[in-house]
Amino acid sequence: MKNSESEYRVEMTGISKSFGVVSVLDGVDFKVKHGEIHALLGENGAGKSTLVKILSGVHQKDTGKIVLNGEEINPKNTHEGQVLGISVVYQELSLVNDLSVAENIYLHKLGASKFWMNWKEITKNAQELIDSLGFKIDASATVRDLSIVQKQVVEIAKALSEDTKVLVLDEPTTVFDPTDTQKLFENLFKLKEKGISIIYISHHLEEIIKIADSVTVLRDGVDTGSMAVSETDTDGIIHLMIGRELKDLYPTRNVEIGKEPIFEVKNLTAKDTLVHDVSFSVRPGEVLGIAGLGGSGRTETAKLIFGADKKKSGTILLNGKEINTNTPVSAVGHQIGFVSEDRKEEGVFLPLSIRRNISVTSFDSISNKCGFINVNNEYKNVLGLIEKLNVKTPSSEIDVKNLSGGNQQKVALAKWLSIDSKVIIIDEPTRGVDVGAKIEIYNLINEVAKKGVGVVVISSDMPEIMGIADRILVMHEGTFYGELPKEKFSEENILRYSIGEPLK
Ligand SMILES: Nc1ncnc2c1ncn2[C@@H]1O[C@H](COP(=O)(O)OP(=O)(O)OP(=O)(O)O)[C@@H](O)[C@H]1O
Repeated sequence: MKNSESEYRVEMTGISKSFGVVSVLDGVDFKVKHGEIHALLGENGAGKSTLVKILSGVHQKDTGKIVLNGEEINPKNTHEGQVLGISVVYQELSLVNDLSVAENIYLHKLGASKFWMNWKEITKNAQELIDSLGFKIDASATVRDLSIVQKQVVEIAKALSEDTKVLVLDEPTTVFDPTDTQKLFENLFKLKEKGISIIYISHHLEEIIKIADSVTVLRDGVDTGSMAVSETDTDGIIHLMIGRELKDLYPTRNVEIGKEPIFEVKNLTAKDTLVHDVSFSVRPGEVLGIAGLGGSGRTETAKLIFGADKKKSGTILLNGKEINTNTPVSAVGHQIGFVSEDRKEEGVFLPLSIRRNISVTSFDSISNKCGFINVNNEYKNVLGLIEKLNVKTPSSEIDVKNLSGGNQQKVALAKWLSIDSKVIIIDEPTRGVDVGAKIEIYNLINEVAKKGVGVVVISSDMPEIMGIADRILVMHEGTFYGELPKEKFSEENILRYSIGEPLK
């Protein structure tokens, strides 16, 4: 029955879903109005992505009813969802690396066309779409050559290339710096004005307060109700999400920092990227923050140190001695760890179990003298980390691909934090991680530092980097522009250095 008078664009009622014996959603009600930004919140594994996957046709509900524009729908696959006007930008990017930006944006149309594609036209349309979003990306570039931020923009453009009525954004800003985030928000406000309903999943609660009209919180697969954002605040939302108050998001650090550097980088210059003349040192027990805008070269610097990108010149010293880290294998051999921001491509082995993922980097500590894995040690290590980081899973044998995004991130971190490193570089440590688990990760970083490890944290989240670092280096155009000691930490100072301006 059609009811076009309904104030709701989307009405999901009594939605339940299980995967095997695991119940993920249990009678969830979720309603989104026309032209509103509706935040869908909850801890990692609460069922947010599953709910939107049911709306968009990736998964089918076990029970319940979905109504779109007053009409009942049951999309059986994403194509049906798209035809109905439901577009989703997932947390895990789903672009085809070897195709161009334009090809990726219009990929879904290829199968539908009976005619030759006019690539010139398609590239032109794709370019116009990207330009209208206010980002600088060449539509004919190959996706493999884009930064993760640019890939995310292409995902958004792809979602908007359809006649979208409901746009779902699953953690869209985790890789964005404040300027890009602001640009995205402006785009969302424009879409909202056009009457498009936006479902916005995020763990950045300040963002929600800023942009959302309404909020629905899921806890363990059950909705705890919806409300207007004007009726609540971050504390209220946290309480609904985790059922308790949170005192300090950033735990106090009681770590003694060594005097001599454990790790030094001198005049490091990349062969193929913009990184040049990068010099810094980190001392045992120190948490060194690296900030900067997207595209400033933070991730490229980490990859260069780790041997994943090629070096042109410069030296790297561990405990005062020059070392060779020309490949990731040699970096790991020197006990240098690297947790990538790109979880799906470089962070975890999706088809392997949680146990295998964590154990892969810790063979030494779980093997006996002959090199055989001591299964007891392995389980002890893995189960300990699952508990510590509160990874939501029925067992350590579950494949990582079946975990929620935030829980995959916890496994990526656990993999590296469980081994004996001398230096560990963590790129966006809490990307996609819920507020409760963030504290666990910060505690774990402190624990690692306490062992005398030099920790380098790259983060776009300014409150986070100021909350956990002892010192912050700010990158601008491929090199360090300035250093901030703790007493000079402020968002303004980080931003000034990020754009190549001196402090006031
Ligand atoms: N295909 C699947 N098979 C088995 N279990 C799954 C599958 N997809 C999701 N799950 C489980 O369903 C639960 C909810 O996952 P979902 O991705 O919906 O959580 P989420 O709220 O989006 O979390 P996050 O904030 O971490 O992204 C998780 O425990 C996850 O392991």
